[in-house]
Amino acid sequence: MTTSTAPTTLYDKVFNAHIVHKDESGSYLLYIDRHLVHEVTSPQAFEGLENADRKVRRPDCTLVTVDHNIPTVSRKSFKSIDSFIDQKDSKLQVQTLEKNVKKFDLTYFGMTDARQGIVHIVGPEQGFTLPGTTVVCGDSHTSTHGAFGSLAFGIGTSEVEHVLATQTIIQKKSKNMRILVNGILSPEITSKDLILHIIHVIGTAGGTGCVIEFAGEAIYKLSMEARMSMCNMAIEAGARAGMIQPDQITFDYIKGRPLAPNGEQWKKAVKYWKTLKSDPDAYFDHEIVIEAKDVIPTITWGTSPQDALPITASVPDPANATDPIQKSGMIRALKYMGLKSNVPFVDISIDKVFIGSCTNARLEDLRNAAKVVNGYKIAPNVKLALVVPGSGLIKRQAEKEGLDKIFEKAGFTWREAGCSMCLGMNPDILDPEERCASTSNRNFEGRQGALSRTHLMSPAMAAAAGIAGKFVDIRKWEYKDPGSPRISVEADNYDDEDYELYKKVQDEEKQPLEEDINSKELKEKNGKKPITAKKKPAGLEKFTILKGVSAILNKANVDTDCIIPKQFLKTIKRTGLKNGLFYELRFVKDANGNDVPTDFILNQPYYDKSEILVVNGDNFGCGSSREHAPWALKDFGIKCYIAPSFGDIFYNNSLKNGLLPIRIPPEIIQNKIIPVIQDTQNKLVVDLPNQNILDENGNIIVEHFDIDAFSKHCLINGLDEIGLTLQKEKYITQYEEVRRDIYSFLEGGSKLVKPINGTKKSLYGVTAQEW
Ligand SMILES: CC(C)[C@H](C(=O)O)[C@@H](O)C(=O)O
Ligand code: SF4
Repeated sequence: MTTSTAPTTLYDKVFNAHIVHKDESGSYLLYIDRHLVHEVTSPQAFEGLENADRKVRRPDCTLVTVDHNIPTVSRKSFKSIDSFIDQKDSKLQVQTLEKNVKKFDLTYFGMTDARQGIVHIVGPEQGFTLPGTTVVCGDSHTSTHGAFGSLAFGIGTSEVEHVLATQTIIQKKSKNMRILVNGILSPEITSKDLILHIIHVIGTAGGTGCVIEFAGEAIYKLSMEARMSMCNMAIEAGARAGMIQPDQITFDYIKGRPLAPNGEQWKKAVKYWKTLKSDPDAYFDHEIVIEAKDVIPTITWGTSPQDALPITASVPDPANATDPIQKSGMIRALKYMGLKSNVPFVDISIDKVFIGSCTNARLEDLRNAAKVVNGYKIAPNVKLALVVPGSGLIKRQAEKEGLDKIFEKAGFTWREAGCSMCLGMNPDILDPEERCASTSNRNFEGRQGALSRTHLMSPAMAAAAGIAGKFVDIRKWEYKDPGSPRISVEADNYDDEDYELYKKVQDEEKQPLEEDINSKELKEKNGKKPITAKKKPAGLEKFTILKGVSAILNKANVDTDCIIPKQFLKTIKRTGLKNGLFYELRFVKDANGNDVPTDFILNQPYYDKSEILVVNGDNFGCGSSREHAPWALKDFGIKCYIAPSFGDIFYNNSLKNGLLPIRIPPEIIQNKIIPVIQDTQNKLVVDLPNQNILDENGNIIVEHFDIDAFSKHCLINGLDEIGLTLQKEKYITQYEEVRRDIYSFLEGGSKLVKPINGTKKSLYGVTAQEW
């Protein structure tokens, strides 16, 4: 905790308040107040803890739920995870999570708990997410929580393990970027349109290395739900985090939530939270100004969130692109999306609708969508319109308001909470070449299923597309019922009936919950080896000088979904991912559904032994936080990658696995590195101690590349970061003592979770707009 009188930004304030220790190398150890955990990115982290005989340091700062893998069909007949989840690998991840929750004594909202939901919806809903806190989760959309003025960012699995063991994280200071949105948004324009517009303006690499503060009149007028949608997609702009200063709308949203402070602690908290704003003269490294009036309903046409345009536009023409990488990217995207240039967006018909995800599955989103479909019927060409609420509590409240009936009457399908078709780790996927109007956040190739075609948009626009069968300018929509759907003012979300149901299912589930993942039966069922405690942290191979076959990848914005698609994430191990690496680029299916290798560079003889990847395009490894991406590269044999820029989380994840990502300006890659290896099969030599790159004859190609001193030290010595941090135990304990006093309102955390009937305050009876 440091204090300074110089003008500081909101980000600097929250960052400074969490410094446990600063190294001579300039890297910081930050205290983490809130850690959210889900089933996909945690099994290997818990396994690491177990192997090293470590404990979860602060179970009270940890909250767990299950969201990515679970089916969204009705849970009325739910008996156990074992019988309910068909997909074996999904089942194993959920069961592994439940075993870990039990073993490490963590608070968990499982499938029988109405509070279960998408991790980024559950945290704020419960009041676990609070202003001024540091929030992390093994998930890139942790940026969502920045809507409360918290510093919230996604981490990889190694960092999940680090946080579980030490309640801290090693961080470098990011740059400050402010996006000022002047004026107010026009009617029918939502924060989803605004964030898509912003990403189009700054690009998916626009926020790289920065924490973005969203500011300005248009932002301060947004509800908390709308602010969360904005910050949620800050990661799609490449930023480490997105933040909005907390204000009365924030406080009103939090007040009365189950895990929020109350009484004297509430007053103390609000007093502190009111100080959380950038000082008038604070310095921002980058400043972008957006005029709210310029934003009109926006949708995406391509395979990156930056491929966004106003609904009034037409499909763009690659002939107009000047940059060759951009042009080839556009051609590939249009081919993949099955679109012809110059066709007006409003003439494009769709096959399916998805209203859901951590971006847009909150009550406000469902109300907006319901208002659009009210009184209409789904278009005959629309095969499925799925509505998946973000949490069980949202679902219940929506049902109390009759939204489910409005949707169902219109032919939409009403589901249980989860991530669902946002990435389709559960059975909710698109068939190949189906076109979807989706409220989610990523339109990457294969995101919603193999060869799926995703168009991102607001809930109202997606709902309207379902009715019209094609994209619609929502400003022209004729509402059959101009009034909002009925909004409940009931004070209680939990009633006795809910509690009885909850208890009954919990009792029935006791058996599987207590079943040990190492049990003979489960081993046989899943064909997996038991986890054996090695009692020793896994060390890394040392990285010094690497001379290796070097392959060139001419592609910008290679996202981690492309490096390893979702179907390979359903593992509880870090190894064996080689076959999934660049799966969609390396394989096509033959008539019998078998994988046939393409001529992708890493399939070619000689290059199939590559150890270095030279990426000729920005933003390699953007998107999801899946550490499976570096694991897959490592499994394939790649040890180092060179690119103009990297996705932030991917960059960190690589270092934690002993892999070296090197940032080199594009002109040097194109003019100095590529000529050495192209058509010659020359190897590159990467010398980490000297921080330079040579050809195989020892001639220097790049005199110097940057890497921070701490990461270099860890790579060269193959060090286990958790072990290093635990040597700083004294600083962590000191911080915790001071924190208990100054930020006493953070104590208790997830351990304040009560049985389901314990909360008497409605979570949804009051919304920000009504205050
Ligand atoms: C599974 C998880 C690692 C991933 C993420 O980090 O974002 C997922 O939530 C996604 O949206 O792709
Ligand atoms: S982006 Fe999609 S998959 Fe990822 S956490 Fe959000 S809802 Fe789940």
